[in-house]
Amino acid sequence: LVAERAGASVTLWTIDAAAAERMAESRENSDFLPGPRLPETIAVTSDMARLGDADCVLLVVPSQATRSLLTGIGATLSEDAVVVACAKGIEQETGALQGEIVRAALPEHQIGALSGPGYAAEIARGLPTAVTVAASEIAVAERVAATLSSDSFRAYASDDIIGAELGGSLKNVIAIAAGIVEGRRLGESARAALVTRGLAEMSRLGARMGARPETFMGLSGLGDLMLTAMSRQSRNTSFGIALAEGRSVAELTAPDKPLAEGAFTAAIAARLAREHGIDMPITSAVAAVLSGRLALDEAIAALVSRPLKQEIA
Ligand SMILES: NC(=O)c1ccc[n+]([C@@H]2O[C@H](COP(=O)([O-])OP(=O)(O)OC[C@H]3O[C@@H](n4cnc5c(N)ncnc54)[C@H](O)[C@@H]3O)[C@@H](O)[C@H]2O)c1
Ligand SMILES: O=P(O)(O)OC[C@H](O)CO
Repeated sequence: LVAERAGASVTLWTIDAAAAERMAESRENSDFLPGPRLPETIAVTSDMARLGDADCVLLVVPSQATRSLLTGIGATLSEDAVVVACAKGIEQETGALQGEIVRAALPEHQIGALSGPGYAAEIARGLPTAVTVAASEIAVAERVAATLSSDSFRAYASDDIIGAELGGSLKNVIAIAAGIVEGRRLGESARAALVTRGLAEMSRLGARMGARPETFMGLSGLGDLMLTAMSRQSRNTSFGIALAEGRSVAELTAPDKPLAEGAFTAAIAARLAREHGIDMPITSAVAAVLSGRLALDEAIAALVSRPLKQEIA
């Protein structure tokens, strides 16, 4: 819808052939985004060959599914196509960011990442939204930003793809922690403190992994963290609330449940932090709770009793 509003000729591909037929007929994505109408100008298909002449391909599947999606797609795409990773998550098994997964699968293509604050339901309604489009080459980011921008959707270009991707992925883990704070009724003050310290640990890891610290103050960092960790509309925050209310991780990550990317990123983010020698107490606590190594109340107690230190260290 974003690209269509920006004047692009759009093909919506899904792996589910039956869903493609339903959407083509009803002009609604009733399974994943019920309500907004898909204009007739958007072609809907489950045939990957139809993507062959696209000059910009947006990959919008759960982060853990990106690698399997890319198997076989290479032969389909034009070599001139920019491939844009939109999922917000780190691959559990490898620690790869989405852009790295794309680069490994499609080494000849130009690669970008789209990140930043925006709920699909609001964007689809045409409500004003601003995001970051990042690519190693700024000209590529600017090209994709121009392709997607319209009166209601503003894409800012960045050449810090690692920072944009890490911001989008790590904020989901902090949002789970924010949901826990809300679910346990620890108060708004505690949540503000948690989100601020969460941003500090996101930036620390980012800097060590080659991102620019200032990226974390932008749309794909602070912007998305504020949106996600401060509202119940977020699936990650809702996941944390449900966890705090006693629901189990297995239940909340079942395939039929809303996708909470932070639940799949927490453990690998904590591992990356250890490997890079970075202190990420909130992320590590969420990872320990999700794996069952730490009870929720113990995690909260450990976080509030950490040794005192300087705020900016
Ligand atoms: N929904 C939002 O508001 C929003 C906003 C910004 C970013 N994102 C990010 O976009 C990514 C996708 O989220 P979503 O909200 O669209 O999820 P979703 O669960 O609503 O939809 C997932 C889509 O991926 C498809 N899919 C699932 N597994 C697949 C596979 N193995 N191969 C091919 N297709 C597969 C499904 O058919 C579906 O079309 C996530 O990383 C999320 O963080 C979502
Ligand atoms: O509903 P969430 O928690 O997946 O958040 C969606 C987007 O990432 C918000 O920018």
